[in-house]
Amino acid sequence: MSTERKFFVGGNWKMNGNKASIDVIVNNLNTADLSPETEVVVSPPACYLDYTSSRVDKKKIGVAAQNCYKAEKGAFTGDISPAMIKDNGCEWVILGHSERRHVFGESDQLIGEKVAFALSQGLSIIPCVGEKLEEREAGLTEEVVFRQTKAIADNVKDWSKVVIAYEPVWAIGTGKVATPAQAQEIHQRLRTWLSEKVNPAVAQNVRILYGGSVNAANCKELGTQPDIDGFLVGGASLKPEFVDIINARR
Ligand SMILES: O=C[C@H](O)COP(=O)(O)O
Repeated sequence: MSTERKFFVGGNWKMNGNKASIDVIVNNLNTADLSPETEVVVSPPACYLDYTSSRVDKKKIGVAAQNCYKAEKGAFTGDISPAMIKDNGCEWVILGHSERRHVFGESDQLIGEKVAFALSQGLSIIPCVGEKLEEREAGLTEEVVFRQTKAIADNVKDWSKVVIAYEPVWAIGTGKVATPAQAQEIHQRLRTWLSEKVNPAVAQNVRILYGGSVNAANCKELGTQPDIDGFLVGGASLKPEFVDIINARR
């Protein structure tokens, strides 16, 4: 049952904000009445990891990088390592977000390698999967989601450090949220896939987040679905309504 899995809400700020706007968001979160039943993580741009992690109330809020590379250090211009993320006081990294896949061309294989390396370096990870509109319309949703998940799962040994995000690409930043039934259907099938291809205990315990146009108005109904264990929120995580999303199950 979903009640055994702690509700998890991540705020992916993407390439938005500056120190002044981060001050506003962080002050709001630090002083808000956040449900202790929800694990909260915010994800600022890489250049603000230290700024954010040194300001959030660490008792209530974790911090995630939005990406990292699969090497400890070296000639990888523009990238950051898991060690750098940890050195900035952060415990999490989002990997394989659809914008990494489809804007920057990251492959399943690269994302799998990043998954393995980030976990080996002690980070917890939020790997993302999700189909594009044309894939859904062609009836390929499950094939795409399972293929992406396999590339991730093949590289995970310790599932306690993994929170999966299902984000249909057609729902990201579009205002076109998946219906609770649409999201639940894929979450349930993904959990069944995990049960069959990994093992039933992992399927039972791993949290599967929904992402794509989640806001204060739609989060409660989505959050009641048995296989939706929280959200990965983009646009609304920059606004005060992020608190309502954190408290969706209250
Ligand atoms: O990581 C977050 C997702 O891409 C969702 O973004 P959105 O809430 O702006 O649609």
